Amino acid sequence: MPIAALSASTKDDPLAHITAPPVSETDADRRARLEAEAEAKRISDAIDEEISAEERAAKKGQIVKILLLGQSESGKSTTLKNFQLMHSPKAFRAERASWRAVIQLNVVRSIRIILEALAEHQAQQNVPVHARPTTANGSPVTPPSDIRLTPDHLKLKMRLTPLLQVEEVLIKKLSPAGSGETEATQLAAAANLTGPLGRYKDKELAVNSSFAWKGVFNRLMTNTRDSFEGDAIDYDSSDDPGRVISACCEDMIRLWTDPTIRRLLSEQAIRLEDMGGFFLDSLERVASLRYTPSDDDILRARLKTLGVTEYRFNIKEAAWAPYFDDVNAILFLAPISAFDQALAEDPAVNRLEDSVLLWKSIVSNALLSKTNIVLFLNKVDILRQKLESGVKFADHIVSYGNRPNDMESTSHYLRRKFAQIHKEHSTKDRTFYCHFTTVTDPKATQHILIDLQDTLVRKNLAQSHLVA
Ligand SMILES: Nc1nc2c(ncn2[C@@H]2O[C@H](COP(=O)(O)OP(=O)(O)OP(=O)(O)O)[C@@H](O)[C@H]2O)c(=O)[nH]1
Ligand SMILES: [Mg+2]
Repeated sequence: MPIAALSASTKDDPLAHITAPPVSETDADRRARLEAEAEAKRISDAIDEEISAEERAAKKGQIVKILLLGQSESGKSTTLKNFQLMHSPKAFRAERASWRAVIQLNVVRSIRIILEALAEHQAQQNVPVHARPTTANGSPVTPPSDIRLTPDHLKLKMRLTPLLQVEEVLIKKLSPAGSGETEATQLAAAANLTGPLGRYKDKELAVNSSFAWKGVFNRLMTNTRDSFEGDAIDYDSSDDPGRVISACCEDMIRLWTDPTIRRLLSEQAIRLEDMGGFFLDSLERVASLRYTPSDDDILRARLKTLGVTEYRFNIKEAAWAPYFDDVNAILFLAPISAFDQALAEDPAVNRLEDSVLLWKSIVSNALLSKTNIVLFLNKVDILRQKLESGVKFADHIVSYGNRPNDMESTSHYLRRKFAQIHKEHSTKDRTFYCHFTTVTDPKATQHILIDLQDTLVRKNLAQSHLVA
């Protein structure tokens, strides 16, 4: 804020003497104060923007309440981010500092998974041949790995260990400590490199959907010296996790691009590039000291939400009726790339099958019989990559039979499957709305969301005419 403007307003303002800067203010104090004021204004502008967008919509009678449903990691939060990016981009961008920390946590988590895979490999190698588990005919249960780690690999592993402390710092920063919400927040366990792989795979930091974690996080970011676009990233703070991360940048790149490590990961069936919050291909940018997340980065960031959707199996209970009372539409997300994966909470259940069953329970629910349901067959990009890299759809979805293992055929099959359930299990006649989506692609997603909103607004108007 220019100083001239500030002193001009001070003159006519009867309260000015209360808010006026202290006479003894030093240059540094003044700079800090002005930055704090500018920061406060930017945040307040962002809030105003959000409120006025809602007011405009309310005036036009265009508020449509949409409830997002789908299994964990289906893309609900990412879809919500797309809505926010469309309607209140300033508010979206005002949260970059928080998302930067989430992305850093995502990076560290990916590295931890690799380090654990290394440790697992070492542990296996250390088991003497005669002590290895065998089948009834005496052959080993898993053939011994021919991958040999070099001293360089082990040095790399040692040098990356400080990242595990960074993870703890980030988790602490992102957790609403003392908020009374901690019980709803699952903390990742303290790092333990010698543990078997899989111990941490299903543990993620999670935030409650009704809790403003970003607000808490931003308040934690004290001593702001550097800021941009309404955000507050303190790059120069000695406890900025970005420091250790950037110091480890080269080693992380070396680890991720090492052919032996890649082979080891594939031997253990770990496909980091298909997981949420994958940034290892952009380390040079993301792990740099002055890293600022782009819109795309924010859409790719992964932070688990605890909230309404967690209660999906109780949806039939009448107690849930109020939730749906004023909901104009349900947006159901099914991550169709998950055809070869199992649920984290139950490894015996195929994730695609789980989505299909959940879809069936939603469309057949009597409470929702009059609600419009829109289906997003999501993560099309990952599905394409998987099919192209040779993963066979029919190996996991037996009923697919010997149809071609390509996008056209699999997507057609899936769409028909979901449509059929919709038709057979809807208690009332209703339209089947279905889109193939990659909700991490903001441009493509916004087209679909605009189209969706138009449809729903039109539909609601039509319904209110009928009622009137
Ligand atoms: N490549 C790709 N990644 C996606 C897509 N949709 C979502 N993701 C990523 O998948 C991860 C999970 O998405 P979320 O939006 O957090 O999933 P969610 O449904 O909110 O999950 P919970 O909060 O656990 O219920 C995030 O890292 C997203 O960026 C997609 O279409 N393509
Ligand atoms: Mg979520």
